[in-house]
Amino acid sequence: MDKVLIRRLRVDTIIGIYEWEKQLHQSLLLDLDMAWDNKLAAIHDDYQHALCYETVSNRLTALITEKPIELIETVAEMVADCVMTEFNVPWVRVRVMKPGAVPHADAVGVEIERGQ
Ligand SMILES: Nc1nc2c(c(=O)[nH]1)N=C([C@H](O)[C@@H](O)CO)CN2
Repeated sequence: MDKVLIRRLRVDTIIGIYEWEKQLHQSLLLDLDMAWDNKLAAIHDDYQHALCYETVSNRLTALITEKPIELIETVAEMVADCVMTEFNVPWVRVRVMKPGAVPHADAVGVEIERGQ
């Protein structure tokens, strides 16, 4: 299966369950694996057939920063739903990491797969 990848997309937003977390921005790091047939774009060397990782990254940043969110699980579901419905991606793996959330852990996070 072909894929388009996004690695360590940093999104600074209001995220968390505690009151203090609602007063500041924290970083999330996103990894996406998006199923996409890359052959057409490659054969024709044509951007029109490509899934644009730049457009997806910009859209996801806007989506996640729209309003405060409590759980990184919610972020993961929003991201998966967005890429499937708005970009016609049939299958996606989304990992959302929250660096610095737990002392002595580099990061904590969740990972989901949606679609087929
Ligand atoms: N499974 C989750 N556990 C926790 C989350 C979360 O989003 N998903 N969030 C928090 C707090 O916001 C934490 O990040 C503060 O350090 C705790 N557990």
